[in-house]
Amino acid sequence: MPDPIIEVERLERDFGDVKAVKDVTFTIERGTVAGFIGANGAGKTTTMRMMVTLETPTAGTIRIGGDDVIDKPAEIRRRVGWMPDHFGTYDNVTVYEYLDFFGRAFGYPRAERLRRLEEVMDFTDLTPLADRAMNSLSKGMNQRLCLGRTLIHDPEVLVLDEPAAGLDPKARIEFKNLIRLLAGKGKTIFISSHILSELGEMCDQLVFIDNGRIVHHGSTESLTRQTGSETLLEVRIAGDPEPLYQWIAAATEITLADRHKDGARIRTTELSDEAAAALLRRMVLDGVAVKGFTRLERRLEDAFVDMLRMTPPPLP
Ligand SMILES: Nc1ncnc2c1ncn2[C@@H]1O[C@H](COP(=O)(O)OP(=O)(O)OP(=O)(O)O)[C@@H](O)[C@H]1O
Repeated sequence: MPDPIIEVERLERDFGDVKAVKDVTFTIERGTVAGFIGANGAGKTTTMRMMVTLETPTAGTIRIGGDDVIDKPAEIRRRVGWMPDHFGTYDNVTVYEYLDFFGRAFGYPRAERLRRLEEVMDFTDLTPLADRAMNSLSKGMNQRLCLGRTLIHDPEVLVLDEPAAGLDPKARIEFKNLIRLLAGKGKTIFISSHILSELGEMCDQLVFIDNGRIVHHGSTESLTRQTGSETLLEVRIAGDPEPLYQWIAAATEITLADRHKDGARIRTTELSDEAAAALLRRMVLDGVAVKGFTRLERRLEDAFVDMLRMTPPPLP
């Protein structure tokens, strides 16, 4: 049974002559982790800022939990947690003081504020850092703090602008785990990034924006699954890969996708498992020293490029 919690319809936003958001429509179901993907300047931040009542749409509507962002901004702010892409750090303010400040801003009575702070610090693993000055934290710790601040009022919906930008791999994994834990608690999470692989790991759904317009919306799985039209294989070679490249050049039904230091990725038309096994047998019989032969998922990057290629030009 569909249960949409974020409904964006024909959204537009102009800044003078700049049309930052041109025609954005999408719906996100409750409990989904949705990625919002687009290049720098595609319109992600502007769309998100309108979703969290910080920017007014030029046209179109946004409803969150059935409430319109223009008609019920206070209700939206209660329901939504916003993590901006840039946030200030303050000298001589500790992690605890920072979170406490936001707890006070929400006006919670003392006992409730303390309970919420403890819960958030525990969840984001900030308790051991409570007395650390904010400006002494690593980028990963800072992101956890900013996420913690976003969670103080226990919002149903989280809107996170490029939260994984600049994180090292370990911090990114920690962050991803926090997102999945929040999803497990039934939160709806809308996360932007211009790095596909970052979102592919975290999200159930992906919404692609290009030049102010939505160009695709679908499940992460449907995007990475191979299309019916082609198969991508990785071939790894023991020793010199040159004989493989020559073999590929001579084989009419195969094209080289790219070379790597010990082999190549190759493309063919759709192959059954039996046909792939026959291809491997032929390669080995022809003397190619194959040590690895794997059917690959289509990478999200490839899917995005294909999608932009297939998107018809906008109507005048
Ligand atoms: N306040 C503003 N005044 C004028 N132009 C703006 C304003 N905010 C955004 N823009 C323009 O709108 C377009 C979309 O910007 P936006 O920040 O929404 O993109 P983005 O997808 O979030 O990019 P990034 O990944 O770089 O943050 C850009 O051309 C940008 O220069």
